[in-house]
Amino acid sequence: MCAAPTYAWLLEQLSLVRGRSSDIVAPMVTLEGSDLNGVTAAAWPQQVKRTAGLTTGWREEGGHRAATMSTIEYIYYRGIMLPPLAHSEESLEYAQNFSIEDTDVFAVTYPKSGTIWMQEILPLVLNGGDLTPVQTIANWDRVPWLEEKRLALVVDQLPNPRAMVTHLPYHLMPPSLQTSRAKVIYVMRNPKDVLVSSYYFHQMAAFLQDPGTFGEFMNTFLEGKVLFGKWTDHVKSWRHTELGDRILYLTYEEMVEDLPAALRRLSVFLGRNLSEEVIQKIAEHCSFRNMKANPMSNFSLVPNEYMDSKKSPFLRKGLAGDWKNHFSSEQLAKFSSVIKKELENEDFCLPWSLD
Ligand SMILES: Nc1ncnc2c1ncn2[C@@H]1O[C@H](COP(=O)(O)OS(=O)(=O)O)[C@@H](OP(=O)(O)O)[C@H]1O
Repeated sequence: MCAAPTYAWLLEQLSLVRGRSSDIVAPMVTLEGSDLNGVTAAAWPQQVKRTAGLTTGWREEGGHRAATMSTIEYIYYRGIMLPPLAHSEESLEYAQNFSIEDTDVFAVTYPKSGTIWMQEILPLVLNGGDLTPVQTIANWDRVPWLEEKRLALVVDQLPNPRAMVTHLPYHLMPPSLQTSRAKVIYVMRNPKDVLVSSYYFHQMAAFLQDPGTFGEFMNTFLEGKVLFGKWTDHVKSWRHTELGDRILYLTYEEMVEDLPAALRRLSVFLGRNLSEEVIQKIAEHCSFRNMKANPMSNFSLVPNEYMDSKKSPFLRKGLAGDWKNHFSSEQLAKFSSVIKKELENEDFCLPWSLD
C-alpha cells in the first residue's frame, strides 16, 4: 500500500500535456517536487498553448487562475470514448494485458453509479474495518482504476487482496479475468440519476467537454456519445458474463436505502465474516456526509482548475431520485422509451421503474 498520498501523478499529467505542446508562449513554472496541497493557482503554468487536438489556456477568474480547455478531444479505444487526462492508449493496453490474480476484487460501474463509494467501502470490508487507508490514501491510489495511467504506478504497492475499480465494459476486460477466480461487484444506478450526476460532473470537470443544456446532454447520453459508451450496452455486457457466482450485483439505491444491509451482502460475497459492530462502523464512515468531509475521498486534493467544486462538488447530493428535479414530462417519456426499447429483448429486469 502506498505510504502517503502524493500528487505526483497530477504533475505527471500536466507534464504530459506540456510535453505535447507545440506553441508555448510563456515559460512554465516548475512544479516538480511540490505537493499540490500547497500549490496555489498562481503557481500554475502561465501559458496559452495549443496541442494536437487540445487547446488549453488559463484565464483569471475571481482572483485565481482557471483552466480553459476549449476543444477537448477524447480518446477512442475499441468502440468506447474516454477522457484524455487520466487515460492513454498505453494505459488501455496495459489494462488489456493486466494479470488478474485469484484474490483480486473489482468494483465495476458505469460512470456516476457509485465508484468512489466502492473505493471507500472495499478496503474497509477487506481489512475488517481498519480506517487507516481511507484516512491516509487518496481514493485513486487506494483502489485504482484498471484503465487509468495511475494503475501502473501504484499496482506494486496495493495490499493483498488487491481492490480495483473499472468503468470498462465486460468485453474490454483483460482475458485473465476469466481464467482467474477474481471477484466482481457490479454496481448499477438508475440511469436517470446517472444522467443527472454526469451532467453536473461535466460542468465541474475542466477536462470534459461542455455538456450543453440538460436536454442536449440527455440526447448525447441516449445516443451513447458519452464516456464509456451507452448505459444500456454497459449493463447488458455485465449482465451476460461467464463469471457465475463470482459476480455480485448491487444497486446504488439499495446502498442509499440501507447501507448496512448492502455491506452484509458484500461481506458474505467476499468471504468476510464481519461483526455487526464492524458493519455499523463501516456504514458510518461511508455515509455521504462523512465521505464528503474526507479529503482522501472528496477530490478536494485536485486543484480547482481541474475540478471546480464551486460549480458542483464531486459528492453532489448522493440521493436516489434527484432526476425528478430535472426531467420534464416529455424528457421522461423519451428517456424511458429509448431505454426500454434497447432492453426489450433482455432476460433481466431492471430494479427500478423507468417511468
Ligand atoms: N457515500 C455516498 N453516499 C451516496 N452517494 C454517494 C456517496 N459517495 C459518492 N456518491 C455519489 O456517487 C456519484 C458519483 O459517482 P461515481 O463515484 O461513480 O463517479 S465517477 O464515475 O467515479 O466519476 C455522485 O452522485 P450525485 O451526488 O448524484 O452527483 C456522488 O455524490
